[in-house]
Amino acid sequence: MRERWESLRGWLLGAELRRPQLQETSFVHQRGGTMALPKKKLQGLVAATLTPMTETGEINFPIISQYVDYLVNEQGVKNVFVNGSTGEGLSLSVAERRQLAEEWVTKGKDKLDHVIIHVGALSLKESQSLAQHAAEIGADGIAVIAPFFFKSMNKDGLIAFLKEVATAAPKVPFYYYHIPALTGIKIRAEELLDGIQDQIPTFQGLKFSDVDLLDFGQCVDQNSHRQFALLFGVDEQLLSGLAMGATGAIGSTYNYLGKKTNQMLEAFERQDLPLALNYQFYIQRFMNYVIKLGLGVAQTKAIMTLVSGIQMGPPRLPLQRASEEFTLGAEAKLKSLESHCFP
Ligand SMILES: CC(=O)N[C@H](C=O)[C@@H](O)[C@H](O)[C@H](O)CO
Ligand SMILES: CC(=O)C(=O)O
Repeated sequence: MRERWESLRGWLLGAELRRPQLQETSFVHQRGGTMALPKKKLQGLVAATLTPMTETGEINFPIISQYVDYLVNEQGVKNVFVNGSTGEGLSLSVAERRQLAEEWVTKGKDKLDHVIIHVGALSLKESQSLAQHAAEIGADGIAVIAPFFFKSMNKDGLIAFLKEVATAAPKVPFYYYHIPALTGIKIRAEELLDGIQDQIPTFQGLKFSDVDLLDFGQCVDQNSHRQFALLFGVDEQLLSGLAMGATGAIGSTYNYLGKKTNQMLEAFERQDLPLALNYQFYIQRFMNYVIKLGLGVAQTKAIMTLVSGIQMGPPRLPLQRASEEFTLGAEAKLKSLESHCFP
């Protein structure tokens, strides 16, 4: 008994624990030569783009070019995630989704590093046709959300669905978009990832939008050789995601807090944790304020319009535009944070 405890204690004290190689992200993973190499690593921040709309509710396509320049030049964000939740992807028609994907790929050419297109839909056929289209226009990746109507789906069903979509774009890196609070699908990411590349050879990563750091940590731990992009998706808690080994982040706030968040990433990379935490707290002060007022896509559009000066317009029904009270409150909060000018 005593001996067992001694050896257990030896293990717990961790003499044998290896240091995970946090910075050595490698996306180069080929199996059977079926996979085209991603042209470059996906790392750092990815903005989940908003879909600008006119007052009459049509997509405002001419804005995209200005939007690309703003992200790159003002926010230092060179990756985008198009047609996701923030982009109201599930509220757009398939034709609109295609046209918008094309616009981002075209306008982002030579400016953006990665244009990832979310192609998830409830209909497998629609999802496949969007995946195929993303491949044709030269998107850098596709992402898929769980088809959330049948909430009792099991893991095998979900993986089979994802696999069929991935097969429609056999040379395009594939990302699973885990967002249980919106989909209601609680299948743990860690379980889904286990052996997934045997099923989906193009699998390249996960967008993890959940606060369950045990699940996220186990995704990282399972992939300690780091061939996958493990992208954290709860912006106001990103620092904890980084501590747990996130290789990057996708989120709505990187549209307008990209620069601040990049400063946090740099501090973290220099191992200046107190400074990184200060940046996180700065971001949290704003997020906490707007979350309490009620933060959704409509409100994110209002904030982005405010900060960037680019008109994002109203959301599409069933969402309703942000109230004036929200917008004024957000503006006042931003101003007060700026004038206290930390950091
Ligand atoms: C529910 C939702 O939209 N989550 C986004 C990403 O997945 C985040 O970027 C949040 O918008 C952000 O963290 C603010 O809460
Ligand atoms: C955050 C994100 O990835 C989305 O809104 O789709």
